[in-house]
Order: sequence, then structure tokens, then C-alpha cells
Amino acid sequence: MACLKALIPMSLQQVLPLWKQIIGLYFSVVFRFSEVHRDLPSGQLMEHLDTVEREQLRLPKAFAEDFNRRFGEVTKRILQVCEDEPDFSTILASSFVVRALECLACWACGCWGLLVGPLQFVVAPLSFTGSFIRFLTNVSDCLLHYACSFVVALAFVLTGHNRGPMMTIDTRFVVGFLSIDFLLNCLVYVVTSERFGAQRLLLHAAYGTFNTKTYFFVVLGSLFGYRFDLRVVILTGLLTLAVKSYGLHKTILKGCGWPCFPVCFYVEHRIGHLPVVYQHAHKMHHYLHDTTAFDAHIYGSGMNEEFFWIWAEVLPCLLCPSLFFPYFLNFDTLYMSLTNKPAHTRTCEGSCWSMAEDNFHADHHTLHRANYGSALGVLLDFYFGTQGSQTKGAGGLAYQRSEEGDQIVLQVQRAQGPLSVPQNQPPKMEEDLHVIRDAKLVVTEEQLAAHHSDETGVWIALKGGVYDVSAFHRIHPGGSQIILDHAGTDATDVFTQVGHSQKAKAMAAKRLIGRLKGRRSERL
Ligand code: HEM
Repeated sequence: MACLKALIPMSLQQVLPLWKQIIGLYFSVVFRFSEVHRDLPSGQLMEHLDTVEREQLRLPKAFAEDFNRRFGEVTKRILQVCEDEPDFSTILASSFVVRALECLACWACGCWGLLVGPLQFVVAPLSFTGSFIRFLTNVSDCLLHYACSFVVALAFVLTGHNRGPMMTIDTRFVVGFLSIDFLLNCLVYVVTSERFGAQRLLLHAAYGTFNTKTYFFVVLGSLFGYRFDLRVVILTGLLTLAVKSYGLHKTILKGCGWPCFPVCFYVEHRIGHLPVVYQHAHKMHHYLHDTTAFDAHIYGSGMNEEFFWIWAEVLPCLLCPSLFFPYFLNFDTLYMSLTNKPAHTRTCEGSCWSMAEDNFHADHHTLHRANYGSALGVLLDFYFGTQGSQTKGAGGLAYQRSEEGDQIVLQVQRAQGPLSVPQNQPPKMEEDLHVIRDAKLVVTEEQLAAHHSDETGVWIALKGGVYDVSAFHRIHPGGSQIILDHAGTDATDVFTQVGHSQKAKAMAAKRLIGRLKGRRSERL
């Protein structure tokens, strides 16, 4: 019974209202960015900033406050409902089993194997909202692909052209596609990445490949034997690129009132980091606390965030076999997939990609709770105050944030040189032997606050207990910076929201030195 409870973490009565609230949160904020700036929803503001030397933006604080308040309310609600959350390792293992079964089923029974997929919502119920909102972020690109494919295929039919050279999804195609992808990942690592060391790199290659590339096993297994016209692939790809480069896509989106990618991505990504929603889906993409091209998917999402994308690849092809081919084969998608590899790489200085991204997103993978925006959405992090405490900007633009009355003032200027922030070395657990056995100190708020840096020693309070993390913060898997940012304070809320594992709580217990004056030290 206990085992079943661990595998099915939430009842339907708990899950349905949360789904409604989380999806409701997305829709209640994503269409309101014109309240920040007229040209923000269309992305024209970011394009404009890209052309200036220096600019000052005065943006209303009210929207940021309302946005953060709504996130706070949903966070509180989730934590109330999910008091007995199972450990992340159970969710991870059961999600991997579901994915492995889905791969096997798709290769054994074709598209019927997709019916295994919804099992992920049993073992990780909040991955429904994670994958649905993830889908919404890029749905316009997907619709554009199928529209272009339809136009091209129809043009061939109407002009009476015979079928051209055909491509079949067979074993050669699958092996070829996955091998090219893997080689590109290796190439990106060799050319642009900071060195990870053999063991760490192997872990990224193995985990990242399983977490992101089993997507293709499912899609290609479902469509095994599917045949499509190569001419349609080429012309659809070219048409999509043309529609995008002439700005038609943006104009259509603007006409429909649908916000641009950086806005959708920022909102969706912050929702992906809500407690429990995170453990059920997006944490799989963060599991290794840093990133390489192997962890990058078409858009960077991992296993439990891919559900709706898999269906969007397969269903149109099954319904209209002569018209469509899978979305991931569109040139535009392949190009996005390619650029996403260096974006998910901690680039070394001097490499061709280091200036473009300035490790903004790689830093997100070590800071976890900062730098949520895409490369074009850096402005949003600075507006909402979610930029890393050391983050200076990205893409050649440096930002400075301040608040004046009811306004948020952003000073934006072209940066001289790279904006990357040096990160700590990867954690080595054996370095931290700072184990304290006597946990009897009674600590006042002032004493806690006095331990706020490497010079003074780093203490944090969690649920009434006081923890000495002076040595540990340097090897903390969630990064040293986040602990330094909370040094000398009560960090219970953030610690809880992150959803630390039982292992993490046991590690914390070894660093307990006492309790806050007037409080009991509760179990984490
Ligand atoms: C003694 C105290 C702490 C210990 C022993 C600890 C340990 C860990 C461990 C082992 C992980 C890896 C993931 C897991 O196993 O859960 C982790 C991740 C993380 N920790 Fe901590 N931590 C501590 C305090 C904190 C505090 C105070 C914060 C925030 C203020 C924090 C923020 C994070 C974040 C953001 C992650 C990454 C989350 C993820 O990707 O899943 N930690 N921590």
C-alpha cells in the first residue's frame, strides 16, 4: 500500500483544482505584458534594445508586484495540498520506467504505444500542467509548420505534380538521425564548452541523452514505416524560414494578440519552477545542476515536459499522411534545435558562442531559481527581479535595475567585453568534512545575521534550526550563490519550495549547530 502511495502521489481531487489553478495562472498573466510596455508582447522592445548603445526604461512596478503575488499565492496553495510529496528519486525512477515502457510499446505496436504515455500523469500528476504550458510556448511555430506543409502539399496536388523522391522512417533513418544529433552534441562540447572532466561529461551524455532523446524513439517508433515526400520537406522548410524572416509570423501573432516567444517562455519557465510542478517535470532537465548540449532538446525540455509535443509530431501525420511530415524535421525546428545546443553549454571565454549567450542560461542551470528568461528575454528577469545576484546581462547588453517610487528603472547599455559570471567548480562531496555533532547553540536573530559571508562564516536558519554551511556552500549541488544570497537569514521558504530530497535533508541534519532563540528546531 505504502509503495502504491509513493507511485501514485496525488488523488484526482487534489490534482484537478491544482491543474486549473496553474493553467489559470498562466493565462491570467501571459496576455497582460502590454501593461509593462506597449512593445513588449510583440517583442519589438527587445529588438529595439538590440540596436541601441544606451537606454533607460521606466516600467511600472504594479504589474511585477501583481505577477509575483499571483505566483506566491499558487506556490502557497500547492505546498498546502502537497504536504506528503514523495521523494524526487521515486518520481524520477517511475517517470523513467514509464518512458522506457512507452519506447518499447511504440516500437512493438506503433502509434498504439503512445497510449502508455499518459501514465506519466499518474506517477507525476503535475507534469500535465508542465507539459501543457510548455506546449503552448511553441505552439505557434508548430502550427506554422503544419500550415506551410499543407500549402506546399496542396500546391503539388493542384498543379498535378507526381510524387517526388520519398523518404521512409526506417532503421537507417533512425540510426542516422540520432547519430548526427549525438555527433553534433560532441562537436559543440569540443568547440565551445568549458571542460567538464571525463566522469562528469559521461554522466551528462548518458543522462541527457536518455532524458531528452527518448522523445525521438517514441515519435519515430510510432511513425515507423511512414513515408513522406522529400520535396515537401525542402519546400516547407524554405517557406517556414521565409515567413519568419519577412516578419509575417510575428505580424500574425500580433494580430491574434498572442505574445512573442520570450514572454511566453519566461512565464512558462517560472511556472515550471513552481514547487512540486518542478519535481514532477522540469527538474528532470535540471537534475545534473549544470548543462551540456546533451541535456538540450528541441527547446531544452526534458522527458516529462514532452507529452503534448510527442502527440503534436505524430497525430497530424497519422490523420493526413499525404500532407504532413513530423514537425521536428522542419528546417526551422532543426535550426532551433542546433542553436539550443550551445545555449545549453557552459561556454569557455573566446569561443564563438560565448558573447551571444554570456552563459545566461547555463547560469540558470546552476542558480536554478534565477535567469528564467530566454536569451532575448533577459530584460524580463531584470524587470521582475529574478536575475542572478551576480548576473550582469547577456547578448552584449548590460542591465542595471533600481526602483523609484512606483517604477522599476532599467539602465541598459552595450557591454564592453563578455558579461559571463565565473561559476564555482562542480561539487565534490568529499571536500566538505565540516560535520558538527553538538547542536546545542541558542542563536539570536542578530547572531544569525552576523554570519553572512565567507569572512564571518555562513549560517542559515531552516524551520527554527540553525545550520553552519560555511564549508558546505562551496559544494552545494544547487550552487554556492543561492546559499550566499540567503546567508544569515531564515531560508525555510526557499528551501521548502525547492523540494529538497531526503538525502539533502539528511545532509543538512549533519550541519545543524543549534536553534533560533525562542523557537524549536523542527525536522526538515
Ligand atoms: C544545509 C543546507 C542544505 C543542504 C544540505 C542542501 C542540499 C542540497 C542537495 C543535496 C541538492 C541536490 C538536489 C536534492 O537532492 O534535493 C540541493 C539542491 C538545491 N538546493 Fe540545497 N541544500 C541546503 C540548503 C539550501 C538553501 C538554504 C537553499 C536556498 C536558499 C537551497 C537551494 C537549492 C536549490 C535551488 C537546489 C537545486 C534544486 C534542483 O535543481 O532540484 N539549498 N541542495
